[in-house]
Amino acid sequence: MVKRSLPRRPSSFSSRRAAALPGEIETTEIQPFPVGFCRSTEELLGGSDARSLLAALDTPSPVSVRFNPYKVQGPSGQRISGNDPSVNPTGESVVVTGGNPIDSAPFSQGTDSGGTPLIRPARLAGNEVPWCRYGYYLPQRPSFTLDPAFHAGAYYVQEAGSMFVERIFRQLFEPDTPLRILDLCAAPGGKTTLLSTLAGASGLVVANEVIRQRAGTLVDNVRKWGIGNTLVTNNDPSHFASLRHYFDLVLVDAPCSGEGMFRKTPGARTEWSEANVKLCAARGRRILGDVWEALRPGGILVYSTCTFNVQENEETVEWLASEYDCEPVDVTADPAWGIVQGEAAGMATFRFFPHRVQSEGFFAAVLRKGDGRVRVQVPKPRKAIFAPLARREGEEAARWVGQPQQMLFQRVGENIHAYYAPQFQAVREISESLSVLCSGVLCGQLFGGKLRPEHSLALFHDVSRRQVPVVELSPDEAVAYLRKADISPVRLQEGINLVTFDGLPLGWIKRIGARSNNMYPKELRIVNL
Ligand SMILES: C[S@@+](CC[C@H](N)C(=O)[O-])C[C@H]1O[C@@H](n2cnc3c(N)ncnc32)[C@H](O)[C@@H]1O
Repeated sequence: MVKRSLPRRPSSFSSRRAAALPGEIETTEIQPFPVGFCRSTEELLGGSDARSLLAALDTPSPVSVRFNPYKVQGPSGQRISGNDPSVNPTGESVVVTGGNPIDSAPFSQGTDSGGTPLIRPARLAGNEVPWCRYGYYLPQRPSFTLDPAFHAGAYYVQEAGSMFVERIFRQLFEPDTPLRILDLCAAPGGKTTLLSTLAGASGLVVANEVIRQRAGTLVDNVRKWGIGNTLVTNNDPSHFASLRHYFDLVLVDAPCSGEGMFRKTPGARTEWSEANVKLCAARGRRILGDVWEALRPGGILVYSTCTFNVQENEETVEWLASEYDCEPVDVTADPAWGIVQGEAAGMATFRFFPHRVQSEGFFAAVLRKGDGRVRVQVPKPRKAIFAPLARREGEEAARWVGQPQQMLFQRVGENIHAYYAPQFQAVREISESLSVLCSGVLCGQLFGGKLRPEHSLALFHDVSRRQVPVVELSPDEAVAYLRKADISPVRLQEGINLVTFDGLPLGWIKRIGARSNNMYPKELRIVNL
């Protein structure tokens, strides 16, 4: 029998009264909420708590960011981008391995020369997201587009509840465990970039997105984040059955009815319907069923949504536990955080209600797959994708990376990629059976024995700063560079230069005599200011 512990409907609330609920709620703010949603919220929380939730959904969303500890360090604001000589004047590489490169890095908002608020690595003390070492609330929403650090992958703008994935991860895995992680519904990449941070150089994150266009955004965000341990795939969840018992951790952040989005995107309210909740619940189950075989026995499954209703949340977990061999795991939240910790079929659940927690709304369940016999199955390779480099080619590629000794350089078609050695075999196996859009660090192409670097290499946290001149841009120059405007060649040296802002690499620029060629990718340029 399944067991569930949830905030129950108060006994004074009868189904006869449920039909009259919308009329009973007197504040004008809640009028736009769908009737069925009001009813299920009342059933879930009871009268006054439901009203508090609806009232909270009519207030502005909190704004939070999660910084990239591979690129930003605090509290002094210094960075540890691998071999940055300004940080590390001895010239020795700073070793950035798996686990937690930096323990804390508060941000503050400064201003650029035009007075526009920017996020900067300095102090936002007192604004920490309590369950995520790298998360901070901002006092207001700045123009992220105008902050070059945002484009450099220094931070990701992420809803605070979603950062709870870090809490789950830290309670279940030791730092530097070589994990294979699958983020099945990954675009635009919020949780992927967090998992990539946590997995470090010893782990591998496979970030999958079934919708091709959304997968493109995921690729952009993964490259910008620049840790180099992530592979982006564009597959249907059912395709992962070919990787039997392969992953140590699977995250299913399911497409849902998005009740948590009612706050930020009021249009989501008009799209909501009971029929859609049912459809989303059925789809969530299908996705979970499709991917179950890919999780290794003893491995961890995290199922999450940004919706409140029980059909898509607890009932889906109950369904999973009734169909498959699931075991509870010991994960907790600090009661002071206001997160509602419950259980569904004995599995730990966490719900973030916006009237109790600074969050838009989030649900997560965590469980372990029963420890049966592990039979890892790797499908027969369809085609050979990787080719080793000749010695000279390898040396040329290696000089662009701060710590090449921990990486393997491979040719994929015309391109040179770099991979952390511990997970290269897994990269190979996955690449030979799924549709891979990007993997490792795309370094560039060789012409006459010389590497022409790709943009993603500039954003790799461990790009070498010794191979080409590094030119620091002013705030206005940096924004001009990101708009792909012409940059004065005066401070550039002949050939390729790496341009930085506040020490963070933004991309490449080439000086050819009296002119410069802005190499920022056209498709990424800032178009609206
Ligand atoms: C909640 S969003 C994921 C958000 C993402 N995990 C993040 O943190 O940024 C759900 C994703 O599932 C994808 N999706 C939609 N239908 C799907 C399906 N049938 N199977 C798998 N994924 C699907 C959507 O395109 C969307 O990108």
